[in-house]
Amino acid sequence: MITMNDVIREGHPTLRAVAKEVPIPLSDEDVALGKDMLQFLKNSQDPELAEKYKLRGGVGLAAPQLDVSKRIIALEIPNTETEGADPILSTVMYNPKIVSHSVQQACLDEGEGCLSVDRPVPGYVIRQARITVRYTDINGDTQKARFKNYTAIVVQHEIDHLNGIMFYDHINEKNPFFAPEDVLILG
Ligand SMILES: O=CN(O)CCNC(=O)c1cccc(Cl)c1Cl
Ligand code: NI
Repeated sequence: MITMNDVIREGHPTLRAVAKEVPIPLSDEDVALGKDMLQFLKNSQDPELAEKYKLRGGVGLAAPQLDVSKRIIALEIPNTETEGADPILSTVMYNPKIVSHSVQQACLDEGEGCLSVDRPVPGYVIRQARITVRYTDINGDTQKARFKNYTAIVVQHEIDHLNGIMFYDHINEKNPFFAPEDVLILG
């Protein structure tokens, strides 16, 4: 199973590398890695397992964070509205590509965190409010999906990892909580 020991931290060069596309059809190894990444996220959101294995909670994970420079991301976004409800998004994306996005931008009012960053970095991380992503799913099928608000932000955080971009690269240095007036600030 993946644990925090497998997660590389800022300063490791792989976090700043551009990851390579994975061959399609997917190799057994890449399918297995995707499944392990998704399981890590589920484990990290389970209070007992997170405590037992000292896992930091995450809603997304990118293969470069495991020192695997491949274009693979996993997303496990829970539905916090209703206890025990199905997750909003639970998927593995191979070779994800943002094919279009809104002009409208958005950010999370509480900012973002990263398993590869062992320190809080406060500030608004300005991203696209809505995105359309094309990717290959774990069954090898090509998907095209639209995401908005929180989910869109998480997907962008993960795709950034595939391009060597860290969330704090988007924070305004002079005024971390600066947001142009038409930016959606999501609570
Ligand atoms: O790359 C993935 N991680 O570093 C996992 C830990 N961070 C999060 O779950 C997280 C937390 C807040 C906002 C966003 Cl957008 C994300 Cl992604
Ligand atoms: Ni991250």
